[in-house]
Amino acid sequence: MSEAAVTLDGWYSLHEFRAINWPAWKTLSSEERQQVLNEFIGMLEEWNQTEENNEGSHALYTIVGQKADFMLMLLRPTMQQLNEIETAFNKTRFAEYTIPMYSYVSVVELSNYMAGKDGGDPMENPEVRARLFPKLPKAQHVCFYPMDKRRQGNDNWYMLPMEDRRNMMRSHGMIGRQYAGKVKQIITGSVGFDDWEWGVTLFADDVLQFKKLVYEMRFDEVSARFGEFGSFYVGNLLNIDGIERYFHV
Ligand code: VOV
Repeated sequence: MSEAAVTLDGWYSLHEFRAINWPAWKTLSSEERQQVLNEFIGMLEEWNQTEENNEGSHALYTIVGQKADFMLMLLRPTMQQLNEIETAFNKTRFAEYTIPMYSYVSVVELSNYMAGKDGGDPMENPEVRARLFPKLPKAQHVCFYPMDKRRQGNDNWYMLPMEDRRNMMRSHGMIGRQYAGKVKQIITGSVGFDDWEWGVTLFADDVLQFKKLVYEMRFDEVSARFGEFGSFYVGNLLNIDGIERYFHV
């Protein structure tokens, strides 16, 4: 048996993709629409407070294309809390005008491929903590996709010795580092939680950097030989200030 990677796990994560039921939305009077939006905005303001208290984080993006109209990414310390806010959202009047399109359950994950050898408790390291319990950036754009590492014939990631995997992950990390300041990645592990092994969530102010980074990684061995990918979702930041304009009909 090859040596399993050891993971550090942080906040639990829910990516929630919804479409808007525009025909139903249009049947409301403008006063009713305002009330419904105010309720949603109130919920977002509560979540902002949670974020200020470092007890979780969230992001709201509109999604381009037919896969969904918006994505909520929610991070919370426990799976119970994640489920509670999901249910609270579902009970709002606003949710009645949305249609669930896709969801993804995972946990923020760091693997030990690049772990330092200082021997200290990584959970006491502020840099590690900032990555495991991140404040999601308010970047202009988001890109989300789930992925697996292949398990076929000679291309079975899980049968490779640790040293080989570590070398490939080093090369992966070197490419990623060239995008420092342009793309921020949050890798969430979903083995045992959802249909793929990881969720990849990328944030950037320049949307084209997603294409450049993902394309460059396609030529790197770990993605070229072992990467299998699900559907891609790309979108634009939706601030509280932009909500009324977005939902105006
Ligand atoms: C934005 C840049 C960027 C950077 C700097 C970066 C660096 C790193 C490092 C140093 C490490 C290993 C240690 C750790 O931190 O866990 C990882 C880990 C991982 N990555 Fe990564 N990655 C990036 C970006 C980045 C992208 C764009 C993708 C999608 C791949 C693609 O082809 O579409 C990805 C995937 C992953 C995954 C699935 C893992 C876990 C793999 C496992 O087997 O455990 N990643 N990643």
